[in-house]
Amino acid sequence: MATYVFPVTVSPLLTVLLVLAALAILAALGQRSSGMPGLPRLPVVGSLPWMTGTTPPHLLFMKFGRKYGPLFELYLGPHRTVVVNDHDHAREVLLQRGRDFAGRPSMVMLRDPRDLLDALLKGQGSPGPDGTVITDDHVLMTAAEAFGAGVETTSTTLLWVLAYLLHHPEVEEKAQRELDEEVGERAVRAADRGRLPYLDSIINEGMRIRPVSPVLIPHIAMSDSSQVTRPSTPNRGSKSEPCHKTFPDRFLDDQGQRVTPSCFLPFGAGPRICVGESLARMELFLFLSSMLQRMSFMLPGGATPPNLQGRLGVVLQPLPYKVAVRPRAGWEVSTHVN
Ligand code: HEM
Repeated sequence: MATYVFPVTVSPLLTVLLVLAALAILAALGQRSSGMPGLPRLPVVGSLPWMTGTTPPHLLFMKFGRKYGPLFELYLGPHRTVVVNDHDHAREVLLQRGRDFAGRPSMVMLRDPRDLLDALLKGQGSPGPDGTVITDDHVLMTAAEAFGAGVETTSTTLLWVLAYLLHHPEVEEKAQRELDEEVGERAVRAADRGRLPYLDSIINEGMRIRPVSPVLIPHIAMSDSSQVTRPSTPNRGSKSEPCHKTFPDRFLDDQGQRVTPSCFLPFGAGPRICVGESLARMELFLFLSSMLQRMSFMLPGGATPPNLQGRLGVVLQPLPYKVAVRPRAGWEVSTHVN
């Protein structure tokens, strides 16, 4: 039997036209129906083809916000995602309607450490369904894992604060003067926080300028499983309450007393607010105050100030930088016993 072969040559131009036509048809099929402004969408991949490139998500969302407005939608694959890009909407979603958006995506394994520890401690000693027993080691390991996220966030915040102090040596000196006047040579205590508003404002400013989690872990709507997320822009202020002062004075009033603008939500807000907030604030305060009481931080000769762009991994990390550390007068030899 003879076999006939029909050579088909498709020109590159025709290929491009075919691909474009296919994309146009798919885009028309996958049109958004909610009426909310947002990115185009294709079946299966959603809006991902419009989100390629090296720009990290929080900056990308801010860029889209300029085009689509403070509230817009995109599709991460099949998942409808509403991006809340300003403070006033963020407060509505997290606080006023917090319960409506209190779900978490199933792949986010975060649980309240208190519930987790309670469950583990209750089950300790008695064999589980598969015969294994929860030992002290299990409890310790699990607790360490649950608190791991807390360690990374807190230590990274301190690295950011230090990076900013290297850019603003006058802020470091002012914080040290406050420590000398209010605490002196004894060890700083948790109870001193109220007496050190300037130091506290530096910590707040560090969390505002470089939130370690610049895109909020998504919240899932209880009604239709849409997810809601928020880049860090709300910490930059809002139309109703602009954050206009400079490092770190926006957290102080004219008398130097602490103020917290309501546009500042570094730990989120509402039912899903960070459960580690008090612990994190206390750790940051005790670490930074004890360090600045004893040491001065400066740029080593010839070193350039730290890059403040950062790199987004699990958290937004500063790029490695060099810092010189000098003990303050009276702290050269560790003779202080507290
Ligand atoms: C500077 C330090 C920290 C910052 C900036 C921070 C920030 C945040 C933010 C923004 C959220 C999400 C809130 C939301 O979705 O509305 C969160 C959630 C959470 N954080 Fe933190 N956090 C810090 C430290 C800690 C520490 C020390 C712990 C534990 C000891 C912790 C445990 C958690 C947990 C378990 C959640 C999930 C809460 C939930 O899903 O209901 N965080 N944190």
